[in-house]
Amino acid sequence: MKPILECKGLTKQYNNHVNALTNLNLVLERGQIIGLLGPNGSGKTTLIKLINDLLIPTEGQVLIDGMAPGVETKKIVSYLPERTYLDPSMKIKDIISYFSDFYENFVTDRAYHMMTDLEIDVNSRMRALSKGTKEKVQLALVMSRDAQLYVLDEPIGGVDPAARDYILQTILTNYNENATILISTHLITDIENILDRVLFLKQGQVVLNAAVDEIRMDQGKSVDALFREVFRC
Ligand SMILES: Nc1ncnc2c1ncn2[C@@H]1O[C@H](COP(=O)(O)OP(=O)(O)OP(=O)(O)O)[C@@H](O)[C@H]1O
Repeated sequence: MKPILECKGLTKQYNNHVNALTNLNLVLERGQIIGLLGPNGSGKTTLIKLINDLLIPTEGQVLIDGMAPGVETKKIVSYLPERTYLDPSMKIKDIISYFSDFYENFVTDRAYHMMTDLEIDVNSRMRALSKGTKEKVQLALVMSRDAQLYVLDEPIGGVDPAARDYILQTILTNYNENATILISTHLITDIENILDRVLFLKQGQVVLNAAVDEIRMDQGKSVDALFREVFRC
């Protein structure tokens, strides 16, 4: 089986000649939850946009299940962007039916189940929801697809700390174990218990790609402690 994600010599330079990613090489295997971690401006969102065909590499390649990002990869990648993109005038139940028409692998029952668990009224319109609740709705929709790769850009930034564990649990219980989840976040302490592996990005390059257990056993530290050490200002 091909790796779910492969980046080969991936470089992205924006028009202002900023090199957001430089010759990045990476292979991600299936069945893992991976934290994409790095300081502001390290290239996390750029990488995520390249995976989702929202940017074109300046050099190198992204391969998802062996394919370049495009129509076919969008069928197997479920993407949570950093900003709300849902129509504010729509009711949640209408968005659910829109998603179920649009994505073959959307599991409508799962979406309703998650909204109930999260105590979200499906008759509400998006614009009437708080920022954190909007995030919960979007995440529930993204996790309601039977995808092979989930790419979540800052999924819990706006969610209150009490609800974060619940949301993370929701992620864990709603995905197929052969799938891979790539999560970009600054909330390392909140998320590190669910991660199998972490990638540290620094100035557009991967400076660490390690299993969380290895970090704990070999270095005797939490991921958060290691991050603070590596990226101390
Ligand atoms: N549209 C753009 N045009 C020009 N430069 C950009 C653009 N988007 C990002 N950059 C630059 O690319 C670099 C990487 O940015 P990116 O948004 O990928 O980082 P990030 O790790 O996601 O940051 P943060 O944690 O702050 O969200 C930064 O130097 C940023 O200023």
